[in-house]
Amino acid sequence: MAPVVQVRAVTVAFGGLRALRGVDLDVAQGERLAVIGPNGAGKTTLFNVIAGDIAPTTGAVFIQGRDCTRRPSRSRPGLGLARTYQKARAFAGLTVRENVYLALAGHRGRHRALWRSATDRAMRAEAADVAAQVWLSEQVDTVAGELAHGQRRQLELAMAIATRPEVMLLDEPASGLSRGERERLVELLESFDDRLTLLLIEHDMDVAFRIAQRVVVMADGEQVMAGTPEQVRADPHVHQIYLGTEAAA
Ligand SMILES: Nc1ncnc2c1ncn2[C@@H]1O[C@H](COP(=O)(O)OP(=O)(O)OP(=O)(O)O)[C@@H](O)[C@H]1O
Repeated sequence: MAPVVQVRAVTVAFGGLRALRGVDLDVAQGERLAVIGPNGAGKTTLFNVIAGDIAPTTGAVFIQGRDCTRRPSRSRPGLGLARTYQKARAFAGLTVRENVYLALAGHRGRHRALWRSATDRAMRAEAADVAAQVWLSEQVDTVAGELAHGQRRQLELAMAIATRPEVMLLDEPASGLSRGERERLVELLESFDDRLTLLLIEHDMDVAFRIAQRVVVMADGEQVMAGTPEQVRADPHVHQIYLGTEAAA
């Protein structure tokens, strides 16, 4: 089967700085892939290119086999790709259900039909359903601003799931979470349908290695190595990149 995401020889230059230097990446359907690497390695830039938030300087990006190198981020939900961001995007003054409802409505472009009570009722029920998929059933009527940090992350996942994606890009899903919240997040991501492709950037190695089947290590805008979590964990070069000394392995 063709990869769901293909990145081909992508470079990104910001003025004189080359944030990506010829990156190639294939992601298979249902794969759980973590991209790790030190600060400034180019991880977020790679995500931005895949998500259409920035166009590469050279190279190409294919999603579901379609060339979307120059297509903007708004084209991505239609291609089955959703993204979460490091910064929360939920409306703090709206409930979990209302935030998910807006994500559903935005995806379907049905704003004009919402006055119909049948549509409204069905979408309110569906919003609660999506909230349940991220274990927020008890918080469905809680405003986002009152959620615990980990629950907010769950809500962001729900808002991405509302677009019925086949591929989700998760930008540091565990950052700022407590140990218990990270544990819950890992369990939640593991509970997702096997067919859903997950591509995540994660600084927390424990989280990255537990979720991912394959880990790509980046440094200085390039892929340094890729392998199973075990292979990456055992690689002295990876230790060198992170800790600056091979002896630290
Ligand atoms: N919009 C921009 N304009 C100029 N330089 C940028 C821009 N975005 C990123 N960079 C630079 O590109 C390089 C790669 O940044 P990027 O954010 O992709 O790295 P990262 O691996 O995600 O790092 P971190 O783990 O700190 O988020 C860095 O040197 C960064 O300063």
